[in-house]
Amino acid sequence: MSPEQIKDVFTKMGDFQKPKPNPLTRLLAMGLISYKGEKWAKHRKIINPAFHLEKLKVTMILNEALRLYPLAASLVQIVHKETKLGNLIIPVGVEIALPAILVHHDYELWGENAKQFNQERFSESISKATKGQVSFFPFGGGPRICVGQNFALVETKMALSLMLQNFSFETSSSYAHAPCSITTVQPQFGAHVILHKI
Ligand code: HEM
Repeated sequence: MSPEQIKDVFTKMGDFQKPKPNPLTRLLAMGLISYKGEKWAKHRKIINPAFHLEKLKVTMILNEALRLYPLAASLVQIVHKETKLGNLIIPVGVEIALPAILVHHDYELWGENAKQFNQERFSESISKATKGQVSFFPFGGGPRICVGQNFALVETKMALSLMLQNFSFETSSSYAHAPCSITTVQPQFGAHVILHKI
């Protein structure tokens, strides 16, 4: 095929169309709402406004969950050689804690509603939400950033997608919101959720 023909195939939208994506690709590309969307969205709309069809953006929701509840509440780095950090001279051996949980909840960085779950903060991008500052680091940062980051996010999205196709969720009245840090940040008394088959 000549470059001219290839150009035609790409550009003549009326003549050529993309094949229908297979369900898995569609699921990954569009997120949860692509699969049997109308049906489960209707159910979720009744139960939880966070799942309103028009608002549902899974990446935003995951980012906001990781902001409020970063698995690693604090990351530690040890100074290897005498280092200048801002206007401090830090000697060898000092441990520096990077308190993700405090930075992620900081009013100055995240605004008055810093403690509230609001996925809309991430509606554009992480860099917009953070105004380009390193104020969101659930996976660490720099060359030693979590190697499993993308895997973890895709896996979570796929698991959620599959669950949301079949169930609606409701917080149980026995749930007590008590996040605590035992190696990782976790719900102290478990996450009591009632699943309804749809
Ligand atoms: C939501 C899920 C996950 C979160 C929040 C997370 C978070 C983190 C964080 C904060 C670090 C940096 C630790 C530090 O600087 O002290 C890290 C490192 C690491 N993570 Fe993850 N992680 C997740 C999932 C995974 C998965 C699924 C894998 C493997 C498949 C993985 C493999 C690693 C490895 C190997 C490192 C060390 C990287 C290095 O030191 O060069 N993580 N992770």
